[in-house]
Amino acid sequence: MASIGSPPSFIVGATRENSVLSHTRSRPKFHCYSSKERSFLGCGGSKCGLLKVENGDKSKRVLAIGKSGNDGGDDEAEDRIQATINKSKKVLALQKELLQQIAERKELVSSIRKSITQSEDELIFFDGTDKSTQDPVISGVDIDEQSASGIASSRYSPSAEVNIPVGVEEEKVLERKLPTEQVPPNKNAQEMSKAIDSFETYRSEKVPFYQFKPSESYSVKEEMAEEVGNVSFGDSKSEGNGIAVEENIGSPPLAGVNVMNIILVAAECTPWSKTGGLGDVAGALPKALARRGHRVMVVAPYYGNYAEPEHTGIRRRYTVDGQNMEVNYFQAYIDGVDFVFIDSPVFRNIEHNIYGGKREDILKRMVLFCKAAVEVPWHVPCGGVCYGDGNLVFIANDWHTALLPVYLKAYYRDNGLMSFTRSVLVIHNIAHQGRGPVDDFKYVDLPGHYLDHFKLYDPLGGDHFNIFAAGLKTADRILTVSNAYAWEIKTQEGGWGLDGIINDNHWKLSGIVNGIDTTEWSPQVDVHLKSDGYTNYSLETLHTGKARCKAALQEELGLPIREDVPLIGFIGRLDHQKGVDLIAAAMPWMVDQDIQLVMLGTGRPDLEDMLKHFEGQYRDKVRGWVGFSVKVAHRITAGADILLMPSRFEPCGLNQLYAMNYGTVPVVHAVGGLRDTVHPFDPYNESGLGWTFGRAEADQLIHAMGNCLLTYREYKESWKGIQKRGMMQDLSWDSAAQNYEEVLVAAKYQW
Ligand SMILES: Nc1ncnc2c1ncn2[C@@H]1O[C@H](COP(=O)(O)OP(=O)(O)O[C@H]2O[C@H](CO)[C@@H](O)[C@H](O)[C@H]2O)[C@@H](O)[C@H]1O
Repeated sequence: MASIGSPPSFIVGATRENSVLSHTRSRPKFHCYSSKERSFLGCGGSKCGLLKVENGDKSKRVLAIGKSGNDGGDDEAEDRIQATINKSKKVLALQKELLQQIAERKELVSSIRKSITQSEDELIFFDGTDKSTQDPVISGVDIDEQSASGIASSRYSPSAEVNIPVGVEEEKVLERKLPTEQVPPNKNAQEMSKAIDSFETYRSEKVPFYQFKPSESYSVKEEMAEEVGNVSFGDSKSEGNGIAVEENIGSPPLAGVNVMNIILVAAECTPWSKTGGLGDVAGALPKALARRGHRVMVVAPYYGNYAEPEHTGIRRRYTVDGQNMEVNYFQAYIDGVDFVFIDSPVFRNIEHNIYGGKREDILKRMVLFCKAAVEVPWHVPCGGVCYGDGNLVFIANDWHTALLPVYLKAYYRDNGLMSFTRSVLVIHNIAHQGRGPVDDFKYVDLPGHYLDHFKLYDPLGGDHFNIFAAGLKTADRILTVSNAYAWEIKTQEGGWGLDGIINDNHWKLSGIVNGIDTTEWSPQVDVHLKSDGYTNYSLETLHTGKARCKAALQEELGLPIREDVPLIGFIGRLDHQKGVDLIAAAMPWMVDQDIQLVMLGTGRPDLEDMLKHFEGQYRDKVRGWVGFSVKVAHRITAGADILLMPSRFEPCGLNQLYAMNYGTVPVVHAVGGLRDTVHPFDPYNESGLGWTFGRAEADQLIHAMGNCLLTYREYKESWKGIQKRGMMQDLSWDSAAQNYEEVLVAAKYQW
């Protein structure tokens, strides 16, 4: 529309720099608003006097009420002016409200920051050590070179260098209760503040400490946009549509006031070490917890020469079975998480045999690992600042780290130390317990009365030594990886001898289904699908993408390349738990069908031989890949149509979750986490995610497989529906992390 020649006699406008009611500063050019803009602003005809004023190349919007082209006379003009003034007032009110919200949010963020910094501060000042000479955070000095003595009251010294006299903790507690001003000035205050500054820089350089949550942050602005149209606010940097985006304002952490320091301790952690699902959980759950705003660390053994972690300069010595052993600490900060690795010759080069060796040697490794891990929050600075022992929760995993809750109690909390630290023990598999003769107690270096925690009567072997038992008793909370498994371990059948202890401690037990790391295990981004004929795919490209992956897998395995043949996969440890023998029992029926079967696994030598044997016997249909290959596991998950999991028991199971995320349909024994996550297909309602069978028996497996194959062949639309429902689930760690947080909070407030 042509611009109107004469300038308006009166301008009411909102500019970014000045107030809503203003005059433009320089001579503007004018445009009429388009009809869309006019209707948005609440005026109708083409002759209304609303003008858009352009000033240079920066478009500034004003509401110009002019006489030009006005046929309606003065009254109408008055009305318009009044309406515009009213609208402007509304804009002002909204703007004020928004600014107030921004100020409140800023205040909240800074108060949380302050409280965290303060608690870090307290932890470091009050942890009982003389930081001027000892704190590696400040001095960066090798602790080995510093004076040390054991815990005064106990001969059970976790490390050779701990120097925390009993009684200091009590002082700490008192001091913590003082208002900040009354805290006695510390001679290290300046250095401390430097350390905290460097910590802040470290955080902000890598990942914003408080994650931005668009949905919350935008909602107010979107509301405003609807209300007022093209008006800019405050000191926004945004020009675009005129709606300000306050760049400096992040949302408060998702965890809100529950933000805490969390240290997950595990014997394996992907991508550095993995023998099974525990490694996956240790690699992914901490990142999800960090996304919620917690400060999170993972502690794992240093099995090899890893690329990312760097030596922290910290060394310590621990006594294990009378032997003085030195450990070195390595650290890397990745995706918001501090990964700390404990290096010792006993861990070196055993990543393929983490749980291997003589019973006593495995036990001693775990003793060393737990002794060193429980002290990490004091000794290992991450971003310049140690985690400290206040507002801290450890997450220990399985029997390998079940000594950690015991050490936390026996060495520290029983002595009035680490009073604000809690531990949660996660059961990934209760069948492995760290059993041995009662005499093994001598290796764990604990006061005599602790023996009772370890001693368990077994109908087969009588009294024995059981590490898991002691961990379950001493942890503040017990978690397991699905609800069904939480129930099963209370039974004689599922508790593997620990059901009595679990029942005694049922009040502290809960179940949370694992999530999956969607940056690793999604067909859209999977790095193992980028070559050799494989391809990434999504829900939209499922049909073509999965077909390509299937063909690539058939080619890689040397199977006939056929799109119509159902390709069945199995991935897992070859042992009693995973029900491989059920597949063996069903094999004659299977090979009678027009199917292809690929099995990937390592484990019991007899079952490995069995895999090879089947491959040799049915070369046109069966492949038995004996070995541990993450790449092949991903490719089977993508290329197979069906994933078979006949596990006798399965605490959670990750492969069925991965499978569903890739549009691969699971057929599972309805037990533990498999029962929680694979809802059976219901053809009448077209609902469900796969097939389940009730008992771990070959004929039940055959029955379920039969129905599955029938649907695959005859009911293509139902099949696609199952695939889609599987892929559309939110299987990420985010909601599981929220549930973990609730358990951690419960532990924190338990006395
Ligand atoms: N040969 C091979 N090559 C490559 N990759 C292989 C492999 N064999 C197994 N894997 C991988 O290892 C992981 C195994 O996951 P599972 O959940 O089956 O674990 P697992 O029984 O070890 O763990 C326990 O802990 C987890 C985590 O809590 C629980 O889900 C589970 O029920 C419980 O038994 C998967 O990522 C799988 O792909």
